[in-house]
Amino acid sequence: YLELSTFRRRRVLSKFNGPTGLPIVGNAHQMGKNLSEILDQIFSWWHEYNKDNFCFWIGTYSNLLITKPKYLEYILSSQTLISKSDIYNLTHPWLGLGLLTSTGSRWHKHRKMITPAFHFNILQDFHEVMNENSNKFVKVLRKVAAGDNIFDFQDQAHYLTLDVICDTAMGVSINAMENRDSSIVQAFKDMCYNINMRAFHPLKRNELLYRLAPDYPAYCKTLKTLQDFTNDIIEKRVAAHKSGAVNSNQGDEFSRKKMAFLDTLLSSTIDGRPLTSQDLYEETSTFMFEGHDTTTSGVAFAVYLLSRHPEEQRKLFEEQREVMGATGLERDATFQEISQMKYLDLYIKEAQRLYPSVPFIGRFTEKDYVIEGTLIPKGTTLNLGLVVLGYNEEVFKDPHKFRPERFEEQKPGPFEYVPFSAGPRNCIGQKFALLEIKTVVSKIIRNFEVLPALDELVSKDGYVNTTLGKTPAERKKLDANRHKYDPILSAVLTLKSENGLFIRLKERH
Ligand code: HEM
Repeated sequence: YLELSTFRRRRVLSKFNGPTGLPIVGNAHQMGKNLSEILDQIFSWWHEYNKDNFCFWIGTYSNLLITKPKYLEYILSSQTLISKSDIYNLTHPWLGLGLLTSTGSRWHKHRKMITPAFHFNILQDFHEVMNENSNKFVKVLRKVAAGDNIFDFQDQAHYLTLDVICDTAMGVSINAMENRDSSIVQAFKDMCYNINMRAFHPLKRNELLYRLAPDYPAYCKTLKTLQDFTNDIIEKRVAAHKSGAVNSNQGDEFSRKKMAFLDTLLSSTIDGRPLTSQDLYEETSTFMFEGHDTTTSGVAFAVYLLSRHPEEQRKLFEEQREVMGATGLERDATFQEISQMKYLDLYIKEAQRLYPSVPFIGRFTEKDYVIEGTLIPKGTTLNLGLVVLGYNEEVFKDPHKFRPERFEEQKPGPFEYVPFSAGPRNCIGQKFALLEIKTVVSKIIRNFEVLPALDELVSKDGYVNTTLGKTPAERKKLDANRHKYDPILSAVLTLKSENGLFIRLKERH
């Protein structure tokens, strides 16, 4: 039955390159034992199939790995091919049908309603929150880095971005950087881990089977903690809006002048009606999920690259002196100053090319599509390989060389480099994310010299020490010389280093 139910898709998709699979399981057994092996396997197939799109099967799920910019252009520009792949279902119990996962007219209406929440004026308010938290972060880093200590920067960055996102989303501070063990901080961490872990687990991925898993009760508890926390704040804020306490300068927790994302939602309407409490819950939770796991990855890899590439770090520091003035290095950078940091902008672009925070985007074909003259049957999962794009040497010459300047010399085409996606479903938080990453990186370089875990790990030739983009033979060579502080990468919804990103910091003054 399983074979018959996939007969048409098998026939139509057979024109694509791809590994030969077994009946029923397809290529599942070739994918690798863990998340990092899966990523390696994707790159191995990409090389094997001449860097073209290719097809693989996980059981009855047909998957196309899309790497050709022309295909990306069609998919990302389409107004109808906007349904997400089933991997996003893992976020449903927490996020419901928020902007990330909804489709059709619901998505269109919500996108239109939420767009003003990222307006320039609101971003300026958010920037204040980013600055406040970056200052706290510097203090935390001073402590953990004291005595030339080697520490996991990725772990530290997680708490910083959590503080920024809770404050900007709901106008409350959970002080994650100081209260790491609080139940809500732990719940955020556990939930993000759970979603990534289940994505490639053969049994736990299934909603019904997962109910039988030993960790299911703990998952339910985490989910409830997050739901109660968010709903409680929404309730209080709704009441504060009704009583006029918001922005009233009464000195309580709701009277600050800064607008939170939730405030924008509370003053918005859909079809002339205010949002329901479910809408408020789903969009606020989506903002918090999308806005913190992604930026953790963005900040963490950007700083990790600083530690391995001192020449680029030197140029960044020079720029900080130019923009902020030699005496202004300790104050907060303004919104305008951040936008004047051109080298920082190139640097972040290059960091996102090599380590894109969102490595893959998933779409699902609800009907047949013809892309570039090729029929793609209904029921196919399209995995858009954003992480693969950065290693395409036709677009990025010498792709493993870390060279921010490349973005100044030759701009990639609009669908050749899309870390924030493109088209109607692109990242609505792109400006927010770049502002946060730049604010944090600018603050860190002005306060510290970022050093690798061990001096010998500095890149001597400007090349990045990564397995991404490598052929199996190149990877094998790299693995043989792997240092315990070299990152082991995994990619589900966001890109992470499984073994952390270890660095040291030296105070500049
Ligand atoms: C480095 C940081 C970030 C990167 C690389 C990134 C990248 C992306 C990408 C590639 C998508 C498309 C996903 C898809 O089509 O499935 C997306 C969507 C989205 N992002 Fe981001 N993102 C980042 C940060 C943020 C932040 C800070 C927020 C909110 C504050 C945010 C909110 C969203 C939302 C709500 C969507 C769904 C948009 C829609 O479907 O209409 N993102 N992001």
